Amino acid sequence: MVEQKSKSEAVRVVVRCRPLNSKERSEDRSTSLKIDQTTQQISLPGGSQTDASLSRLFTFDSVFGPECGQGDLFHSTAEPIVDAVLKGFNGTIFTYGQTGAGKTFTMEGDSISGPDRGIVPRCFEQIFDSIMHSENQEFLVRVSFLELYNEELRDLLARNVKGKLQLREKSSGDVYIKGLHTFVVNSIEDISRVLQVGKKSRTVGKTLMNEDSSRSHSIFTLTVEGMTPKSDKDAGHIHVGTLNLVDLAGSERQSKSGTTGDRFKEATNINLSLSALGNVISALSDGRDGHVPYRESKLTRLLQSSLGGNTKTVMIATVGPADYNLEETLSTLRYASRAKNIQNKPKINEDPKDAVLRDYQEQIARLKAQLEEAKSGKPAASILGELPSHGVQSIEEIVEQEVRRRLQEQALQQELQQPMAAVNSAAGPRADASAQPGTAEAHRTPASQDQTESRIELSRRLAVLEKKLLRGQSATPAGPSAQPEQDIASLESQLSNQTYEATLRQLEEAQSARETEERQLHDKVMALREELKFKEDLITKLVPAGYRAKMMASLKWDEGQRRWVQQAPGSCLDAVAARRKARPLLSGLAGSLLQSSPSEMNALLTDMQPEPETIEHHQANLQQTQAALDAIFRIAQDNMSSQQIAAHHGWKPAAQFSSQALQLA
Ligand SMILES: Nc1ncnc2c1ncn2[C@@H]1O[C@H](COP(=O)(O)OP(=O)(O)OP(=O)(O)O)[C@@H](O)[C@H]1O
Repeated sequence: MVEQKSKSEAVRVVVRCRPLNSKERSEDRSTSLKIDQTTQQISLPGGSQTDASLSRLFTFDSVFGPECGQGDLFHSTAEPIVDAVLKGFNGTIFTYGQTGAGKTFTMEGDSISGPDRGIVPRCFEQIFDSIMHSENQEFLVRVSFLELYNEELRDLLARNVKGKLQLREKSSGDVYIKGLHTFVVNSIEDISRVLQVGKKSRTVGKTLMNEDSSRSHSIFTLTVEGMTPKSDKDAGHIHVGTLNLVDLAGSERQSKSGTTGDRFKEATNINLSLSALGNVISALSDGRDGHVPYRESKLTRLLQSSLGGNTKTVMIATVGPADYNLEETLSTLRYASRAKNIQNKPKINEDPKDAVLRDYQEQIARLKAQLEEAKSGKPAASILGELPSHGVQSIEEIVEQEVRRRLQEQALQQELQQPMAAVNSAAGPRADASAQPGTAEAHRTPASQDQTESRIELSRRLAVLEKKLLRGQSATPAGPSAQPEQDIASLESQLSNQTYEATLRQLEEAQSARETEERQLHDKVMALREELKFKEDLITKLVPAGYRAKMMASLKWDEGQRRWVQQAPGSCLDAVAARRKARPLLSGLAGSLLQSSPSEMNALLTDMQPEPETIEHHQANLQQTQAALDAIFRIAQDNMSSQQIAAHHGWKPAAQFSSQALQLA
């Protein structure tokens, strides 16, 4: 990668105050927050004008009041960042604020296309608009979407959203997420669809402060690779800009948001990660080159390059206007005010080694050359090699596999039909006009059919790859595959439409089968847990503690036999491991006890006394307890509690035979 000289620039911090919402209006909430757009200041009542630490007057890069529209906010905050990303800088736009203060409204807006659309859809528009109006440049746009929920990373575009992803670090120190899906998009419609799919999977929930509260932090990432073509003066360069659109979950007071259960756990995790973010901001803003605690949480790891790194960053702090939230507003403003002091060193990422665009272009050049060869009648043996994988997936690739499979099927069918055609032609001229002597069809040999198929396959691949690359309006149209032969083009589109729908159907079916499987597994786990709990209750209530400990100490797990064996006298087991592993045996013991009368129980306990005689004797004991284990399963299925069973047998709990058991010690 070409090293750029980079100068420091501060993180831009703006504040947006939303209007009073309908609930606040109906409760007649007052507001004393003052916003001055000429001085970019915001003030809260109270505080001290002389003591800066108690001041309630804050100055930011910009402040926006309740009347500020989504468009104005976008032009002033996000537009410059998107411009920079198109030139190869990294950019991050993130919202921070109390729950219900308007973070999601600011990022996404109320709709994807209306006047209240937020920063995210407007960024899409700006990116594709700029690409279309660029001159002689080629672009490749990829997206990913993830959420950080309860300190777990989830891929919002994966089939199994609940699968946990791992953070990894490159040797350069850059953080990345292993296995995160990335999709190539080539229109606003494409990218909006991806956003909608991801949004459906994002974790939201109702709290007293917000009907639709985001319970996770989310990051929508666009990677824009652009290529300036070679010229007499320039060798041509690839620049790669990454735009992170971050919607943080809201800071909240649990007493106010009324969270309990899952919501409470979420709130605790949200507040922990936001406080870790606060610690990073504090460490960076005090200007000293001390330790920055990025590793305190996954959120701070993810935002590492955006805060104190090589990214152009804007933070949008959102606040509510009502006085009953003044304390939270004050805390948001203090948090945001500290972030103003963070210095980043943005630089253009030029010619990185892992640019996908360069690879695509090399493939396109190779395919074009192969297509030329195929046209000139040379055998196209090399064309069916696999496309290199970049870890980038797209629906086109799924379609591509399907198209290839169908082409192979068609070729096979044609091959099977050939002997019949040969018989027909030997019998005389065919009625089918397309196969009249002298027509191309009649002269088509298996070899020329192969070549036609190769050409179709090459053209199709070329079209798939070229479709991924975007060009400005004034750029020259692509080579041969941009004007494919008519028959190939129509076959292509016909196959693509059919296979696209078929593939989608298959994906949906697979997804639903998987969900059923997951549900069944979950039910099974729950049933097993119940059973285990039942057995544990039995053991605790019926088997004396002293006896349990004694048994555990004298048994050993044999991995080869996969069962418990009486260990030779004198050897000793690790007490903790033994306790864990002895559970199945103790369950069996409890089962035996349940099946026996009190006198039989005592006999059984005596029998199982770990005396140093024959190992066979103890193995017989184990078999006996194993049989009893089966019995306990039956009892568990009948859903009887341990007390019910004891009552059924007329027993008193463990105390009755504890004296016998303790003799074993
Ligand atoms: N500037 C605004 N103008 C009009 N309505 C707004 C504005 N900001 C927020 N709202 C409305 O307020 C409500 C709460 O906003 P939003 O969901 O964006 O809050 P949030 O900060 O993302 O909350 P959480 O952290 O709980 O997810 C929504 O109904 C939203 O439409």
